[in-house]
Amino acid sequence: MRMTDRDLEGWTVLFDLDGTLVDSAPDLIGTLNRLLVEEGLPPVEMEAASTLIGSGARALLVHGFEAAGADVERARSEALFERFLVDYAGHIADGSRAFEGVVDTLERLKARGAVLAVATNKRSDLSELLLEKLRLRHHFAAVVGPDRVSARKPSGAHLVEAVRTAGGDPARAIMVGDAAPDAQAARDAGMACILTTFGYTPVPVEDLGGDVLIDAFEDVEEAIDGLLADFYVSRALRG
Ligand SMILES: O=C(O)COP(=O)(O)O
Ligand SMILES: [Mg+2]
Repeated sequence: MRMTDRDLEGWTVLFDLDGTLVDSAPDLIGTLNRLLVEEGLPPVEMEAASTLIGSGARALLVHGFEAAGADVERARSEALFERFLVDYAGHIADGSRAFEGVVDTLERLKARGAVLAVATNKRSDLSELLLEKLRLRHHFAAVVGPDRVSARKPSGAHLVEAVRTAGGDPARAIMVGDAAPDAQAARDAGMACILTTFGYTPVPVEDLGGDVLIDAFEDVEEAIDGLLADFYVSRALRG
């Protein structure tokens, strides 16, 4: 039985947070829209604005404000960014939920011996808070935001350092994400990359160069099995 095989022993699976583990757009865009309205600007539409998620809160804020017609200086104001962080922390799990199948899939991967970690461009304290509120924190050996690495995604350093923080080997790690920073970081780090088709990206996910696309979170396990089969076959061929 695979559940007791522990055939993923020695492997680390890294997960992006927003758009991969958690559908967090309702609260991120909720905060953005509260600030826009407070500033006398029109709110942005959820579906379109969610494609701005994936490069961190500041990028979302700046691009969201610019999309609503704010000038660059206003959009980049430090005071506005502080207000964003405070508002978001107070509403971080109002409407955000884990995607369907997340808990069961993480449990199965751990039962097979994999070490799990989060590599996200959301600040580490906010990532920990969100995962705690959704009762997901205990699944991960490490939660690594941009403030805990030498360079954030799309740099491969984010993924390599996240794997090391989790106690794993970067040569035996797989990235699961939803957007360009995830795919680029995986390429940069020399890791295989699985991409969700239900996350947030302004570019069609098919064009991001992921190794496998998945339409449901539970398909992560089958995708990992396929990537590992390729890994061991190519290693055997190399002799
Ligand atoms: O943009 C963010 O705040 C974080 O996004 P990520 O979890 O997809 O890296
Ligand atoms: Mg993401």
